[in-house]
Amino acid sequence: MKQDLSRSMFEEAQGLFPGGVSSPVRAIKPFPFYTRSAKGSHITDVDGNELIDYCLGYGPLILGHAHPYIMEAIRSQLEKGWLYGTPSETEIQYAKKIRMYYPSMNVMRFVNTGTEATMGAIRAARGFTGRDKIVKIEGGFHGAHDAVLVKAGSGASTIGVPDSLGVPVDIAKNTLQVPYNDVLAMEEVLSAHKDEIACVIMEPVMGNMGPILPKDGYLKAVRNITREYDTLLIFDEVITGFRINMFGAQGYYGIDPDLTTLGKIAGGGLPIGVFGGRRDIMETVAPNGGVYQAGTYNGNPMSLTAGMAMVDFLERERVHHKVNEMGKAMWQSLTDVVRSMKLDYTVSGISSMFQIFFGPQPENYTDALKCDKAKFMEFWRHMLENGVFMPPSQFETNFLSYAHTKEDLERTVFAFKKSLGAIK
Ligand SMILES: Cc1ncc(COP(=O)(O)O)c(C=O)c1O
Ligand SMILES: N[C@H](C=O)CCC(=O)O
Repeated sequence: MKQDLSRSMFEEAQGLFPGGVSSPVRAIKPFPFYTRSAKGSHITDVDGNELIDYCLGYGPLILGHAHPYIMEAIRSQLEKGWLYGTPSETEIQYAKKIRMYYPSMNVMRFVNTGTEATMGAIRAARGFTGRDKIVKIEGGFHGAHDAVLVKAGSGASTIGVPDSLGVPVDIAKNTLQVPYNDVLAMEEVLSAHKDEIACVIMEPVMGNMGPILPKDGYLKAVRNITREYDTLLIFDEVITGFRINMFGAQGYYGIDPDLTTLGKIAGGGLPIGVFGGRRDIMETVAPNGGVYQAGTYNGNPMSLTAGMAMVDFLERERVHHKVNEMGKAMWQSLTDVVRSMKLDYTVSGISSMFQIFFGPQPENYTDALKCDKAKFMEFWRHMLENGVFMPPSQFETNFLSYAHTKEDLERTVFAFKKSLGAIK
């Protein structure tokens, strides 16, 4: 695969950006490919290589790249201006739509990223309860802010800094950690710190260490325990919201969190974050209450319009029906390959999300860390050589889109078999 232009661009970028990139997970070794354009399920690099894309901008593009319906919505909004600094009617329309699918988000605020959404939700939880400590799940990723950069998954684990430097000890000490899928550990931490814990924040389905699913009854138990200890439950649905289905993981598993965060798909591929929940908690957010949260670009008309167009299209075309069927087919085919080759690897998946683990099915972060990450990267390189772009880390999830075709899937399964064969 010819990559001369990408290689030289990365060399130049070294002098301009830390590690040559704008977000650490992109710093693929020895160099990442540079994208020239993307359309549908395919992404084309500056050297002219066309790849089937399962990264999809790390999840937002459930309709694929440059979908005409979203493009038209963005175009028509551009004509009307792209930043107002005032409220807009779209804000009201979109909030009502979101609340229809996420009734737990009774009152919400539009921000610009998932990071801002989880930061706002945690601050609201602390303001409401008057407590400082929070509990997060080991290997969970909730964006790049101080309170959650402790045992963080995603890029933080990929590059080996799950506990970021620069986070004051006094802040990190307020973030307690428990393993995913462990009810007892959750009960223990909440009882040991009774009346001290503002909230538990979790990805209901872990998406930032590959998809790892909740065991039967786990989420329900967490809901019950958090209620018992008067601790708020925040579901971070930045990945799973509008991805698993229209109703997110909370709808899928039938759990009512106190606060929810959305992002990614909710912005139609433009930057967005949303946090919201119980009215009494959200009443603490300024200007009604003393929890300050603000932003020049909050509720910006471009992201709201793109997001609302996305939700309209998902609803109208019953997109989840198709992508989730494809997800099932993909999971089945990849699992068949692994079994037919008698390999002790696992393909994990839910809806249109999937990942291969070079080891047994992980239940939590400790298990995920035991999988062979070096082998994963070797496999990843072979997939790229065979025309398939997956997110470049064991601690990420592959996403399918409405634009992926049967032919894409067949080519991917073929590449998968070839790549596993090459690294055996
Ligand atoms: C579950 C989850 N929460 C929060 C975030 C942060 O979102 P953003 O990258 O938009 O800041 C991410 C991804 O980065 C995520 O996967
Ligand atoms: N896993 C992250 C988002 O879900 C990846 C995005 C990034 O770190 O750039």
